[in-house]
Amino acid sequence: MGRKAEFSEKPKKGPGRKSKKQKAPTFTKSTFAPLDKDDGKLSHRQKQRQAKRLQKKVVKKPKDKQPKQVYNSESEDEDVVEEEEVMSSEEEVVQNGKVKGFSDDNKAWLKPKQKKGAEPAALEEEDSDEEEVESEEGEESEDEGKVKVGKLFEEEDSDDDEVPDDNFADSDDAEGEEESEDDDSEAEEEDSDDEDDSDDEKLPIEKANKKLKKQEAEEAKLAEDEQQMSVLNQEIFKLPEDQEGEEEKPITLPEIQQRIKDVTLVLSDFKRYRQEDRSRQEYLEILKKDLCVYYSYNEFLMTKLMDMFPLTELMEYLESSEVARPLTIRTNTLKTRRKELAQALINRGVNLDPVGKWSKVGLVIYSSQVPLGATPEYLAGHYMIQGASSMLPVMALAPQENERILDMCSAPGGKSSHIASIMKNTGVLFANDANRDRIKAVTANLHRLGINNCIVSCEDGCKFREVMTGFDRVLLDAPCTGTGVVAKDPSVKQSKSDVDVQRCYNLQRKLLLTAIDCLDAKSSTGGYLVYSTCSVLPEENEWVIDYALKKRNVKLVPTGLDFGTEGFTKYRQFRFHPSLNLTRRYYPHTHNMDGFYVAKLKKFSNTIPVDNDDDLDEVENVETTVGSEEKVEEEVPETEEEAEKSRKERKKLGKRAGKPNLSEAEIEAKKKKLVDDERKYVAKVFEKPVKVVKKKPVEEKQPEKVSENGNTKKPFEGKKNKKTKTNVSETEEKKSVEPQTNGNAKKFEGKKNKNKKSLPTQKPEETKAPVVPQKPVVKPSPPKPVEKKVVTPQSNKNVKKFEGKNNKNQQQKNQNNQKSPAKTQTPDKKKPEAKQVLEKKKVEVEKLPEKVSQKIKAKMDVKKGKGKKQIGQLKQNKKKVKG
Ligand SMILES: C[S@@+](CC[C@H](N)C(=O)[O-])C[C@H]1O[C@@H](n2cnc3c(N)ncnc32)[C@H](O)[C@@H]1O
Repeated sequence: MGRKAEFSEKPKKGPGRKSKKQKAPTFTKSTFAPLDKDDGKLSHRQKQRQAKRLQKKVVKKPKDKQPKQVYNSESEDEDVVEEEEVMSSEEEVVQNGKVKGFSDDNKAWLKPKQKKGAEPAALEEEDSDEEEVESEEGEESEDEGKVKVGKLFEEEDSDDDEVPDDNFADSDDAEGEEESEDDDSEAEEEDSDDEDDSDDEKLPIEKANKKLKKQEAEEAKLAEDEQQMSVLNQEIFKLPEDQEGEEEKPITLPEIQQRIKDVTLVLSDFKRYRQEDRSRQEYLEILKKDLCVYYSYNEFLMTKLMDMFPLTELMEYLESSEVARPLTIRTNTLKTRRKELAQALINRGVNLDPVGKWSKVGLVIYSSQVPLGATPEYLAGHYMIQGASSMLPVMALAPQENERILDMCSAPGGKSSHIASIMKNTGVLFANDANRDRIKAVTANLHRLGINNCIVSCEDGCKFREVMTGFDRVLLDAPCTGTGVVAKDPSVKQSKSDVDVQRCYNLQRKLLLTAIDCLDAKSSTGGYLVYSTCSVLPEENEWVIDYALKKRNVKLVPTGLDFGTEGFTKYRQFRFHPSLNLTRRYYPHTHNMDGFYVAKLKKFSNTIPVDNDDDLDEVENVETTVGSEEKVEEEVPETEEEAEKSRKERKKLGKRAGKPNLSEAEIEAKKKKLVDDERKYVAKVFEKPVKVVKKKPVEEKQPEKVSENGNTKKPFEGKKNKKTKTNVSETEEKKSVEPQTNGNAKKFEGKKNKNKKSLPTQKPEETKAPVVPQKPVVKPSPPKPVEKKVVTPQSNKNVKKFEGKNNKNQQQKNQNNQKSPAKTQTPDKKKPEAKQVLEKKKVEVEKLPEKVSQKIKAKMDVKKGKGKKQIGQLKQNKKKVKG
């Protein structure tokens, strides 16, 4: 078979290179017999093509009649003509009617079919190796020959430039049609050939690649269909039976994953897949549990997320929250330009890109050979390491040069420095934060970035209106639960609870009202406020804004950010103001950013609505009532423990901080009242210390004992009024300050230190009654351990935030104590009794062998909270007794 078969019989064919190289083989009639059958099965598409070719042939008839002229040319038609020539000797075969359904006009078109062995020559004229292979294949079998013919047919067609490349659209049709495998392959080949009608220039490997891709696409489609079929045919998922009393079977992670898929499927078409006796709620419950286990969330947070997102989106959100967001940096335009910075970093082996069209200063870092927090560029302040989402609030704020702007919660200064750089170091920026430790980072960053229009302060934001108002713009990047940044801090998934959310939105509301009050509605350039959080919970976002809309003369305006999802106007049973759709939400799964929320408000009047008398005492009440109206479940603590916890939280929050005022007159009145209160308080607090210190200076050294028993120190530590300083003698000041110089005590520099001076005053009052005879035991009482004890809890962030409120409560308590000394004496009477018992025990213990007694005493002292020094004293006493 093939060209070798009847090589000698064949007359020389045309002058084309192909024919020179190798001659077309001769085919017997039998070789074509099967082909004819196939022709009868031509697909619709093939028929269409044939029809087109037929038309063209008709047009080209004159050419056919003068083949010789064409023969001599090197035109594109050469091959076609060549084929015609090849076929001329075998015309019988074709004309014997084996190719059905074609007129004589199609002869020329049909010729290629017979050019089985010629195919390789036609196609691969320059590739002699391939020619050989093809020819060998041609010899193998008749069947293969069939295929070859088919291929040739296709390839010839495609080579024929007269055939328009109409196959792009056809390729899909071909898939849809029921064709034999051969037909399919033909179609593929045709498609690929036609797609590259320019194809002649393509390498065979490229062609093969195209074919492969098509095959893959088809396989993928088949697989998909198969999957769908199997889904339809599969057993309907059944919820596990309630097995009361029985232990739950352990379930593996892959099983959970599978169950998540199954339940999701059921919920996607509940009517169809549900079990008759099971409710949607039951499915949701089991899904929630599985998701909690699979993604390591607590049920509280998972419930919130399930409330927020539709099921499919929820899965996307959870998945993308598992992946850390790309590291981004912001160019400090005060010192360099993004292009220059990028170049400098690239030179250091950093692989980066612009963060997106929306920012002119952001760069996303894919990889780096150097630590980005220590490059010379970083140290020189050319950039700030900052999440992409952190740039959004400042962009929304749109600071202007020469404005007066407040960043109410600024630490560690990412957004502050961004604002300052947009202001080009003009105007004044106030960077405030309540956390004294974090504020250091603000100062450091501002220095590094070369910012010199900024005043850094450390005040409770809720009270900032008492510090300063009249700002052109305010940024409130509020403290929050951080539910949007679980990829950064996965502990959030487990640690956040209802109470945390409540605490956050209470604080956020207070801060927001204060921030609005700090704004000047009459500002010629601004009067704008931007509120942002890195939480995705509506309670901390839309709900807070909605509250402010009701309480102040503000309205929502567009953020100016051209991407982001609209804020919620509906969420569960809540209905927020419709303008909340102007706010923007950002999610990891949609924006490849941390979860974030941005709202922009415009203050349109400086007056505060009268009916909104939100003395912040009431703010909490309002919250509770609002919450109880709309959100009963979440406000009511479920267990006793929770109730206790929330009570404690509320205590921490205090009730008196940051009172907003109703009118200017009232502002004045309330300020006066506050000042008066403080004065009264100051006077009362410092009356006694002075007296007592003079009378019983020795007993000042007994604070430890007092604090151990009654913790009476605490109230005084909270008092921070600077005026106290003047009332205390220098010696006392030293005594009280010294112990604070260690560790945490540093945090209480300033106001608190001054207050410490008042400590001795109350100590004597309480130590007046010590009946315990063993004075030496009590005498040395070093203040350090006591100070530590008291200081540690105050170093806690939350406590710090609410120092002010606590102070006031404490002040009142102190006042009450002072007014009714009987109250304070009552516990004192009991305390000595207890001490007596202890001392008796100590004496008994002393009688024991020395080693044992020492140990026991040490333990007893530890229990009492005394330091090691006391053990030493005990030993001394013992020696004395022995002596
Ligand atoms: C989300 S962070 C601010 C991040 C900052 N805007 C930035 O871009 O770098 C929230 C900040 O609010 C501060 N904060 C918490 N309670 C506050 C209060 N009552 N007054 C002022 N700041 C407070 C926290 O110390 C924390 O630094």
